[in-house]
Amino acid sequence: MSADNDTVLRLRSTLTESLPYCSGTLDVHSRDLVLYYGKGTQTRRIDLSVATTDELDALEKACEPAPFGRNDQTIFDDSYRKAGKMEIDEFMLGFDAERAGLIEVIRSSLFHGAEEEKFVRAELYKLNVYGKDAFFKPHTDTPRAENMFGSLVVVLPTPHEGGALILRHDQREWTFDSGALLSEPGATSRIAFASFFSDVEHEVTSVKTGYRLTITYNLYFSPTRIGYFGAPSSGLRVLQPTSANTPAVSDVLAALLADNSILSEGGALGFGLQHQYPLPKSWIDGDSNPLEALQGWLKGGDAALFSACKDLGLKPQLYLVYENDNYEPILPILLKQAIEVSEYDMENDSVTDVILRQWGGLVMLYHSLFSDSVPEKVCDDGKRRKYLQRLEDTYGYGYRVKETAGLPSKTVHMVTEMTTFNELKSTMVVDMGNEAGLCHMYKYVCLIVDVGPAGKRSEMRPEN
Ligand SMILES: O=C(O)CCC(=O)C(=O)O
Ligand SMILES: [Fe+2]
Repeated sequence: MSADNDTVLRLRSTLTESLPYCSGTLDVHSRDLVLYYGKGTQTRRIDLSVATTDELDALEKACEPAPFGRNDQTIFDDSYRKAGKMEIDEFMLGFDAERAGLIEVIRSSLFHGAEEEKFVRAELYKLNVYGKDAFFKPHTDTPRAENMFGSLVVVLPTPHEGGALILRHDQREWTFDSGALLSEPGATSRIAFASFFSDVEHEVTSVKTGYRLTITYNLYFSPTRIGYFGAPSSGLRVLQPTSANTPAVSDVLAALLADNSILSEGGALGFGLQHQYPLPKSWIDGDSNPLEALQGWLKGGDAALFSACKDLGLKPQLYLVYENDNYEPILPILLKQAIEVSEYDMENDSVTDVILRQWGGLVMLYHSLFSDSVPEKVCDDGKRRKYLQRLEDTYGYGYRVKETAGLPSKTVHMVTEMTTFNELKSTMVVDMGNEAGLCHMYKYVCLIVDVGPAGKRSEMRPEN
């Protein structure tokens, strides 16, 4: 099969792209937009969803000039930063990024793989008012502690033009135009947010009209989980990273399927998941199937891919890929459900048989979508490379070894390889006389979608 490498690469990079920031909008409750502020006994109240110019003028006047940090110094220089600031003991806003589930969204958007296991704590830092002609020149935020890794800016829904946040990293540049996002119809109870790593340079362009009102948070790694607020169930739109954007993934996947040179006869496309999911390591027969629940909480590019497949009339299916590295041959086996493997089966080397015959497993005949070698980008971690190498060494490309003859199998054309991120390792202790030996059973999660022949992609073929 000759694949159009460009389309495949584009899909891979759209799915795996990780950006140093994330942004989006979130619909919030109207009471979250009520702001109280003041010093001493002088307190004022503004409903930010309907704030008048007079009210915002008064708020701006109650602020102090915002400084910025240069090395160890705090500097006031309105050729570098022109904005008002209020300390956290001078205001109280209904909205709280942690309680709203926004921190969870940011955590899972910014971190991938093993990093996703980190806990994140957000500390409210300042309220800032950017009135007409206010701006903040390019800078990076001063880390306030060793474990501080980034910042979060929440822009409240007061109309403004200009005041875009420009982010720069690795010679790339992105614009987060809160004024445009918040002026969309029906956006009065909406906040816009952008979160970025501390090494991302950023600036706020000059505000042309209106008021750009923000609260900022410092983000820290935390050794423990303090409370837990899951991602919001509705009203969230993650605009970046692109991989969290279903339309972008749909476009590239549609382009791939429109390419008649790719799987012209139809077949199965396979994708290793990009994120980590804490599936249980073992199951008791009769427990509900965790793969079904997983469909509902896929993250980022994985969620986008699942939805994109459905949007294109396809039926994506999550599979566990079982591998037992203790016995030869190491055959990857696909299963639509989690299963329980007994110690007896592991010990007796019959595990492959049991999975295939008792549980309806299919030997995964694994092809890369490229006929030539696996591109660098897909092999960017050592363990993954080892995994691929092992399959290749054992079977060669698109192996169809004699061991698989007569076994139920499925040929899968991998678009993104399986990663260590989606690997689950079960360790079973097997008694061998006095010695306890360890048996390893690896499980990966992958998404497989059967596609019809060129021109009729959503017409599924029966399983091969
Ligand atoms: O308001 C923004 O978008 C960014 C503000 C900022 O860079 C800062 O407070 O350090
Ligand atoms: Fe900043």
